Amino acid sequence: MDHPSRSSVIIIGAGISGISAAKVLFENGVDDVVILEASDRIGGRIRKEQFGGVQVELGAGWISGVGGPQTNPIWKLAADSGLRTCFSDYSNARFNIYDRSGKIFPSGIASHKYQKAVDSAIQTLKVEEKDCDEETDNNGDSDSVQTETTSTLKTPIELAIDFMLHDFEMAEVEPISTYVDFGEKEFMIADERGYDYLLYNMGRDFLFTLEGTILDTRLKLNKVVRELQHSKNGIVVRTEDGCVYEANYVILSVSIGVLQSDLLEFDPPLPGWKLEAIEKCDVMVYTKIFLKFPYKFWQSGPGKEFFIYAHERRGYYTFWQHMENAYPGSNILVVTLTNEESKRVEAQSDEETMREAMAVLRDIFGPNIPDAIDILVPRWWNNRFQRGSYSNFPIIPNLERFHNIKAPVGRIFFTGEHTSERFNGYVHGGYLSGIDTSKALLEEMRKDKERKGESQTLLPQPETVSNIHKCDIPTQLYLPGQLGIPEAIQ
Ligand SMILES: Cc1cc2nc3c(=O)[nH]c(=O)nc-3n(C[C@H](O)[C@H](O)[C@H](O)COP(=O)(O)OP(=O)(O)OC[C@H]3O[C@@H](n4cnc5c(N)ncnc54)[C@H](O)[C@@H]3O)c2cc1C
Repeated sequence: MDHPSRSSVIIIGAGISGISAAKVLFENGVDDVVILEASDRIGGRIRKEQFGGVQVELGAGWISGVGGPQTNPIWKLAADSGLRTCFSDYSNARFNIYDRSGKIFPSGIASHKYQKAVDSAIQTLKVEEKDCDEETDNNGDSDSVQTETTSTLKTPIELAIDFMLHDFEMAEVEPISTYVDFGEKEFMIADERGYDYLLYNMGRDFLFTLEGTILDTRLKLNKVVRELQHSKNGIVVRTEDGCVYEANYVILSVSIGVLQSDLLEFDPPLPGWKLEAIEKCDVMVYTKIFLKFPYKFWQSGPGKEFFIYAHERRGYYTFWQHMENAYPGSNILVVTLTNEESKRVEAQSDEETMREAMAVLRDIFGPNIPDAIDILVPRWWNNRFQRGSYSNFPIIPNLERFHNIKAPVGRIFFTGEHTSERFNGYVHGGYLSGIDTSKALLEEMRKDKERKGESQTLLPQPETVSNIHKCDIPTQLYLPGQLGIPEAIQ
């Protein structure tokens, strides 16, 4: 396939937002697009891996927000692709809270504590809303509003419930748009083709594919962008391996964590308002640790999919799930850690993590359970192409800052879950943001064309850059369910 040395658009990142952005451009006749992806696969934070005989999802695992007044677009894509899903009923988790001696808290106590925590969280939210209104009236910064601190929570069961309510964003407390618009149900992807099959399915509408493989040289894998040199005339993008690409516009879909890191250099630097908005955005780290056992020793009947460990340290191996509903007979447990616990575990060896997790399981199930035979610990925080799991805006966001995160800088258009005002943090947020950003860019291109007159080319040749060379990229492959697992990204 022949490419002009200067494309209309370079999309940086082939996660769901990058791919949905590309789809909109292609559908609108802009097909001289180059997609530069740092890793050796598409999907970004949607990523499967073979573990313990099944495909597990290291990143996004659920379609969150189903059964409501509107249809979640990811639910529709999954249905169109025939992706197998499995309903997750979190509501029972509160009845499976274990203390450190392996006793389950009586359901009356658990329910009472749970309701108290929900009421208190709703109360806190109301106060926040009021304070925020006052702050906004005073042109203040709503960040000074504090959420309930864990210092007011004392007992292990209270800490465990707090973790469930907040780190799992339970719908009953927070008016999260995802649940309000799309419904409160969550479905786990339980399909050997993986969650990323959705991206492949989307991509094959506009990328050249053959026998389940994307063979389109406009998608370039293993291209780590390091520098964006931008001017009013266009953009030059340099990659770590010394390649140079040139375009009229860039859609930048890297995560907020990457924007906060020093992986990308902008020349000239991004303006202060943009840098401030990026810097102030909170990044959540969320880690699913998978453990494979020789046999099942936990209960797996109705209402037992999730269980909780109440420890005096908040978030210490708190939230557990067995995978029997998704993959019967897989003998896999998953424990979810967040933020500081995630970072702590990322920094230690997997053997140490297995030792800690086994000690917790022996507290719960007794000393005679078998050792895990394998462990998988994703490292989203230390992955330089992610630097965290997803953006975490306050429930009542600072709208100006939000707008600034999304706003283009010259010819650089920003996209990704962190730019989705209503659905940040979710797969559907990424998907919808890619569509929105491409629509905004198409509008800008249309205006630009109008300004220059139909007869002229879209843009003059850049004065800023010389000696642009075209990188001859070998054909890139993406084999859903066949490629095997990429090496851990540094
Ligand atoms: C552990 C975990 C669990 C999650 N669970 C859920 C869930 O259950 N449900 C849900 O809806 N959402 C979940 N999410 C969030 C969801 O995965 C993300 O919101 C969504 O996938 C983000 O898509 P994106 O396109 O914005 O970003 P990404 O998927 O991060 O795409 C950005 C791409 O840019 C690439 N890139 C980065 N730097 C460069 C560079 N310098 N040059 C070139 N390319 C670069 C990256 O490799 C990546 O492929 C979870 C995320 C994680 C990590």
